[in-house]
Amino acid sequence: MLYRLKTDFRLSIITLLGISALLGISPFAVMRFAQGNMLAGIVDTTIMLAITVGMVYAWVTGDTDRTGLAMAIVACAGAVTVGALVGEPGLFWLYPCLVSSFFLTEPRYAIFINLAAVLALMVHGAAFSSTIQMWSFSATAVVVSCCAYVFAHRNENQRERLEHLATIDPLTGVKNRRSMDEELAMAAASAARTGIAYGLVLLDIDHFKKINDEHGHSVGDDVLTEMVALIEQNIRKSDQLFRFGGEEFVLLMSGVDETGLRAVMHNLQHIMHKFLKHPGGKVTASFGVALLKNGETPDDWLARADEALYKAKASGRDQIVYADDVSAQGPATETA
Ligand SMILES: Nc1nc2c(ncn2[C@@H]2O[C@H](COP(=O)(O)OP(=O)(O)OP(=O)(O)O)[C@@H](O)[C@H]2O)c(=O)[nH]1
Repeated sequence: MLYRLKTDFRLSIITLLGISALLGISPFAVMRFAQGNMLAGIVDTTIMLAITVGMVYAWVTGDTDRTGLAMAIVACAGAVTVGALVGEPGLFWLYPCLVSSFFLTEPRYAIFINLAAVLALMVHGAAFSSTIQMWSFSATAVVVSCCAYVFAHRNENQRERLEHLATIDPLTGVKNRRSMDEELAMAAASAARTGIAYGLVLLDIDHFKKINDEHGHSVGDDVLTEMVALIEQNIRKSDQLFRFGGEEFVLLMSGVDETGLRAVMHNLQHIMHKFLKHPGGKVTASFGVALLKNGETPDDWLARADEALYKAKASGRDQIVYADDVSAQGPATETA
């Protein structure tokens, strides 16, 4: 539970604002019933029920986009209704709702919801004691919305930047190991649910240390970026390449059978032989390949690919070795 709150920004906002709203509104709901203002009490209770349903729905389904949008609409519509029913004292509720809209949903929806809320109160008019008060309220509500928009927009940009930095390898531009762990877990879950076949390739450049030592680190860097570009040009859009570490990469392919996997690997090795070079000659790589087995964990799947890669290195490098499951027909090892 804590992990989800830490990793899912919108779910944490929905939960935090939801609980704050429940704590903030409930005394007023009780007070309104006690004062005999049944309608306002029912509106408060309905808002609290809607917020509770929204929070439960977001936790159960993980659909925080729709829940956030619905909660922003409910909160603003509720604040407008309370304002229209109880007049001036109810108007203040709109301010926190205008701010939270930007955290619950996308800015373009939040702007629309906020403007609609302010306009609805202005058109109704009865909540205000004078025209001046109406315009003052509307102007301050718009200013609050603008400030919240700027803050939420900057916050969103910085969050995206941090997310990018945390998941992308800066040298090659492909996703890093952290993203790979998530994608492998998602692939295993998707295979269990839909039966889609997934293939995994562990790729390691041969004698890369020698390239660095003899030609310099920047040449080594160029080899890494050129190899990534070459692979990305020759795989499907749905395939994903990750930097596992150093000169080791992982290629995750979906919807592949054994024949397809062999064809892709044969093509990749051929392309690398033809185009991947450094000042001292050809650059080769060793490959360990494994198809995901039924019910297999990502760790076991990766371990089988790693074992196959180890065999490829041990039997002379520049080879493709298929893990046990793929080797049912034909030779397990393809030598260049
Ligand atoms: N240029 C460059 N080198 C890197 C980078 N990351 C790791 N390396 C180097 O990659 C080399 C990996 O060397 P080893 O693990 O011995 O592997 P290898 O020389 O390819 O040997 P085999 O894998 O057994 O064929 C080390 O010298 C690392 O310093 C990087 O981002 N850029």
